[in-house]
Amino acid sequence: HRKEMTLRWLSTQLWRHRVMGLLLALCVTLLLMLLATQSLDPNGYTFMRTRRSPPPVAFLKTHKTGSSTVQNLMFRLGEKENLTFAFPYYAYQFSYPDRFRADFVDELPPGSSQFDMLCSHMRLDLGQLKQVMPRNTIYITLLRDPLQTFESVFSYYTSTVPAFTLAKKAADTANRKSALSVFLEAPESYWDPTEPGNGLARNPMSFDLGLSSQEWNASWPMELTQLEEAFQLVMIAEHFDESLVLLGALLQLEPEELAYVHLNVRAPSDITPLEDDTKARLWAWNSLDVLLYNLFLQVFWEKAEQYGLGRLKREVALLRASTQRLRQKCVAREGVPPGELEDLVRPWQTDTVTILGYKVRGNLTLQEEGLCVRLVLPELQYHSHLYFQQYGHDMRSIPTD
Ligand SMILES: Nc1ncnc2c1ncn2[C@@H]1O[C@H](COP(=O)(O)OS(=O)(=O)O)[C@@H](OP(=O)(O)O)[C@H]1O
Repeated sequence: HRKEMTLRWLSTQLWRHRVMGLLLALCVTLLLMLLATQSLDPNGYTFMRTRRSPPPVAFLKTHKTGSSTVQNLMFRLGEKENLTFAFPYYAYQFSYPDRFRADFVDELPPGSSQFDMLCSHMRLDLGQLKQVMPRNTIYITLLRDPLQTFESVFSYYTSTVPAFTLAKKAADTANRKSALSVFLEAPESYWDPTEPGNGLARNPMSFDLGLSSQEWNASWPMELTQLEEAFQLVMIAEHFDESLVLLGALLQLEPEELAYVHLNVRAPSDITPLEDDTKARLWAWNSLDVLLYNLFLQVFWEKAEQYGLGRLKREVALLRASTQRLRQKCVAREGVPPGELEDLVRPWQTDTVTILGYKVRGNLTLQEEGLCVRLVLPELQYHSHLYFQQYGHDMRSIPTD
């Protein structure tokens, strides 16, 4: 009887060993599979990739709001996930400042059944945009404090927006006055509302969102409601990290995928400090943008509250930590003037402002370098790289006739 007991005990032990062995083998296989997925990741992200591809996204890229920073994030995500981009047929904007039309988009590349991502400058037409993007697309955009936005738009586009150019000429003869303050003293006298190039000269964010941006009209409330319904998220530049956390939740992204550096930053000497009277004038001239911003700021905080303010705060901390890690790994120097940057990472300049960039560290592995260069890659360079990757030929330039 004792012998029988010992045998039974022994066989239970053996059986246990066999199960343990099997479990161990299973664990090792799973671990190897995970490692394989990680080393296949072209950008060297180190988190586990167990989720499906993100849903299609249309990011309405507004002017001078921090939108190149968000676009860069989208570009990195799209490239990593091998998504199909809806690119403009010509160059890198959808025939701006014309109102968007579905036929401004280049064709679907062979092998793709739908566009997954769109994030180039346009003047919005929701109906047309919906013809291009799949039904389950997530619509997002970004707004910034209207006074800061206008000041940035003015200085960047002084030579391209006719109303600003006229004011600059007047300022050149007026002693020691900034072009912006000369413009704001009598904006109507420089501004021809029938000139299409003047779209950004008043309420630039409303203009980009496709609203009638020249004056309040009866269709505004309805148009605003449509925008509020269409956009799952309107990010706010003043709460950029909170905005990214909400974006990450919509697209099911990891904090590592939300890490960023500020792109398209002006040299501090090009920023016109805003005195109180300038602020009041800016406010009056861009009152529709003020209204738009205030509405979506309120919507933003409602969304944040629904998400949970405590949870948001915790996740902002995680995002900042991962951003900090990536910056430390990648960036040798920030705020670098264009003359000291290689062509690849030099941001586009205009003749009235200096746009600063980043120097990437030198002691990186090839894989890390790929990740780091993409992090600081300016809009035009990244756009042409992705365009070439998708179509196998260079971006077309805009016909000159
Ligand atoms: N993360 C973040 N948060 C807040 N602000 C940011 C961010 N990233 C960039 N910026 C500032 O945004 C301005 C550039 O905006 P855009 O990239 O939209 O410009 S563009 O229209 O694409 O040329 C530019 O503003 P100015 O420096 O005032 O011109 C950038 O400094």
